[in-house]
Amino acid sequence: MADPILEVKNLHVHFETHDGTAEVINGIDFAIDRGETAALVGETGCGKSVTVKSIMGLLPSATIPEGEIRYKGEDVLSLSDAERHSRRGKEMSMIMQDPMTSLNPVLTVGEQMMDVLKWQGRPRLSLSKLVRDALSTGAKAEHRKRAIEMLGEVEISAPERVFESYPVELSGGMRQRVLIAIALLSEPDLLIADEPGTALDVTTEAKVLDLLDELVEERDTSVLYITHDLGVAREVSDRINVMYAGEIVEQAPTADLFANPQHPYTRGLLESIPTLSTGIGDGIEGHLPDYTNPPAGCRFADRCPHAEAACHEAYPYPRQTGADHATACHLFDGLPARERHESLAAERVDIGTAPWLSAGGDTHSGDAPGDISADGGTDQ
Ligand SMILES: Nc1ncnc2c1ncn2[C@@H]1O[C@H](COP(=O)(O)OP(=O)(O)OP(=O)(O)O)[C@@H](O)[C@H]1O
Ligand code: NI
Repeated sequence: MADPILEVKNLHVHFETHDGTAEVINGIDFAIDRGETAALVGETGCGKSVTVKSIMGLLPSATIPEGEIRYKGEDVLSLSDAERHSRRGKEMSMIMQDPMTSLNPVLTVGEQMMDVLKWQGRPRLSLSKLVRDALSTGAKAEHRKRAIEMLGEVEISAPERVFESYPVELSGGMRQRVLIAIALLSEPDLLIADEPGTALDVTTEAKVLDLLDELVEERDTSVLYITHDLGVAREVSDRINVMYAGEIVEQAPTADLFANPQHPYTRGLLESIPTLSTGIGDGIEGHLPDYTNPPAGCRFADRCPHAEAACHEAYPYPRQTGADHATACHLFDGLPARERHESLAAERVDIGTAPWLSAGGDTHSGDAPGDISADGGTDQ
C-alpha cells in the first residue's frame, strides 16, 4: 500500500444481545489506496455492513468498535461527533444498501440534494452562517444548478422533473441513480457503496454499476465496494477482500485472487459462481457460526473440506502468501501478516502445502487454480 486513503487495523465490533455478546467483527485489517477500488465480498450476515457502519460512524451508540480506522492518516474512531459529521459530508460518502429506505419519502429529490449542498464542508455548529446562507437566493440558485447538473451526470434524462419529484414517483433504477448523484454531490475522496443495485433487476443493476464505475474513474475517487457477488467484485474492483464470519480470510489484487485463490472459502465461492441462485455461499454446505459463541480456531473450519484438528484449535492469523496476497488459513505457510514487517522471509510462500495443489488424493486435486477462474468466472 503505497498511499492508503483508508486503513482498517485490527478492528473488532461486538454487540450486546439477549443471547450474550456477539463477537461479529473479529480483528480485520485492510487498506484502500488513493484512486483504488477495493471490494469487500462475503455472504449475507458475514459483517460487511457492520464494517461499513464502523467506518462511517453509524453503529448504535452503545457499540464502540475497537482497533484503528485511519482516514487520510487520521484515526476516525477518536473523532468527536461534530468532527465526524463534517468529515462524513465532505470527504467520505456512502451509497446505502437499500435505495427505498435511504431516501426520505417526504422530501423531493431536489430538497434532499439541496440539503447535502447546504451542509457541505461546514462544521455543524456554524448555525448563524447557515441561516444567512439559507437566505441568500444567489447560493440557492447555484446549488439548484449544481444539483440538476449532477442528475444529468448520472444520466437521468429529465433532471429538472426528477429534481421536483418525490422518491415514490421514481423507478428503482432511477432512485439508485439519485442516490449515486447525492453521494457524489459532496465530491467525496472515498465513496462507500453498500450493494448498490442489488435491489434492481440484473440489466438495470449492470447499467448502474457501469455508470458508477465511469463516474468514479473520471473523478479518481477511491471506492470501497460492498457486495455478496464475486462476479460483481471482479468487474468493478482492483483489489478484493474476502470476508467470512467477521474476518477477512483472503485479500489480493483482483486478477491474482481469481488466478490463484488460496483460502478454501474463496475456492468454494469461485466454484459456486456458475450455480449462484439466491446468494454467495449457498454453494458451500453449512452455515455461519453463532457470533455469540464463535469457534476458538478458524471460523470456517466446520464448513471446510480440508480442516485438520489444528484448524479447530488455533486462530489462523492472516499470512503473507504471495507478493501482495494474504490468506488466513493454517494450510498455508508463511508468517502471520502482523509480523510481516519484521521479516522478509514472510514473503516466501510454500503453496505446495495446500491440499488441493498436491497431486492426487483430494476432490479438488485436478483443478489448477487457473481453471477455476476460467470455469467459475463471470464471463458466462
Ligand atoms: N446492532 C446490532 N446488534 C446486534 N447484532 C447486529 C447488529 N448489527 C448487525 N448485527 C449482526 O452482525 C452480523 C453481520 O451483519 P451485517 O449486516 O454486517 O451483514 P452483511 O454482511 O452486511 O449481510 P448482508 O449481505 O445481508 O447485508 C449479523 O449477524 C447481524 O445480525
Ligand atoms: Ni449488508
